[in-house]
Amino acid sequence: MPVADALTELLKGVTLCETETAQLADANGRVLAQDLASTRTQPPFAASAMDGYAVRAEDVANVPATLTVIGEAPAGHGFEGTVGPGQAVRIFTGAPVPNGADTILIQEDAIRDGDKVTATESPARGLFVRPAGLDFSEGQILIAGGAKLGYRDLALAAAMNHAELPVRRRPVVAILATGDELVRPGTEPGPDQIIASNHAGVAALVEDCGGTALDLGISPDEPVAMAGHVRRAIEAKADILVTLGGASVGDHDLVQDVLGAQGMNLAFWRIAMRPGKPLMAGHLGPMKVLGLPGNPVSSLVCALLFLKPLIGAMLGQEIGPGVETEAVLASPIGENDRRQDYVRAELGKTDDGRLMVTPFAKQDSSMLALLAKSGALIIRPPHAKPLPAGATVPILKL
Ligand SMILES: Nc1nc2c(c(=O)[nH]1)N[C@H]1C(S)=C(S)[C@@H](COP(=O)(O)OP(=O)(O)OC[C@H]3O[C@@H](n4cnc5c(N)ncnc54)[C@H](O)[C@@H]3O)O[C@H]1N2
Ligand code: MOO
Repeated sequence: MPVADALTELLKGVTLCETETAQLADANGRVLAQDLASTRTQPPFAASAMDGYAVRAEDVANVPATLTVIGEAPAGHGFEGTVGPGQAVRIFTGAPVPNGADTILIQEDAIRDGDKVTATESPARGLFVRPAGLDFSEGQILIAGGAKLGYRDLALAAAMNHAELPVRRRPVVAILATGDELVRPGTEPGPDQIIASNHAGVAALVEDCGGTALDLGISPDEPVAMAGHVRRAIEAKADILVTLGGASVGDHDLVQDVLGAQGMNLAFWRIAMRPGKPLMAGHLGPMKVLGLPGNPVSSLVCALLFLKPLIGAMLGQEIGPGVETEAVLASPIGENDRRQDYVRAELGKTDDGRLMVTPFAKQDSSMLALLAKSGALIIRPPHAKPLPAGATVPILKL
């Protein structure tokens, strides 16, 4: 099954997470559940953009021109009266421009003497006046539903006077590592054991995508124990169960059998992708199941390509794995077989500033250090022809 078809299959029947309310202070990184309209106009009044004097443009058309200062308007305290011919109001940035005035004379271009001010420059009409609604107007939709809220959105939402926001519940992603050889980080492994690494990476990706990671620990390669771990995911009402390892064809690769016995409907198993051939997907009741291959690079690349869009879909977002673009090959690359290949590569720039990729000579799917060093994955479609240095290739930036 091609990668694109597998993704389409995985996203079938996804249910959106419900809407809940988040306080502004807790909304960073959350996904907005519906379009957000402003409850007010900003600025709500014509405001001064500078410290100086509110004047009538015609009064300072010919300079020097001396005006009478009839009052003061600091921010938060408008001047109640009207600026008439030959008059000015001392004004500060953010204050409402008083009636009658249409222009701000900045204080650098004015000489003050008691209640008189003399303009030494002639500002154009409307200069340094921010008209009401310059930024936005009441009722205007400023943030679209499905947006992942960042610092700029939160400032804007605050300016719109929303103290709380409708956001999607974070999907809960239960993560279960499998394998007798695995121990948790920080533990002394036995003679034939290694440290379980995939969990840490997948959990971080889940959090980055706006989900909540639920650690189900490590199951031994033993069906009864593994079934118990799976039941914990069901009891926790996880939206997604991610299993790590045990997805291939070995005698101790039990994940699919255990999930099948629990009633999982299999969507697909094995895809035309490298790394990630034994990827498995299905659903167990309402819970989506994604079986990631155990090899660490396979786990993480599959999580990026499949888990990220799946979490996005539950949050109402149509998102891909990341930034897909093109780069120039720094060294030749060989012919590809029938699996779509995601080649780990260093990312740099050519002398003329174009993106450039250098594929690593070793591509073993156990090599986490190389993945961490990679700036991009070169995407090699099935049966792609060999390419010389200088050719352009599609890449996924990491
Ligand atoms: N005869 C065949 N053997 C294999 C095939 C195949 O088609 N025929 N596929 C290979 C490919 S490709 C992959 S990828 C792996 C994936 O197999 P599993 O998903 O069953 O993974 P495991 O066997 O459990 O583990 C593989 C490897 O990764 C290490 N591992 C597992 N989990 C973790 C973890 N949480 N953290 C760190 N490392 C982990 C494990 O110790 C193994 O070294 O199968 C090939 N075999
Ligand atoms: O697909 Mo496996 O992930 O090649 O190592």
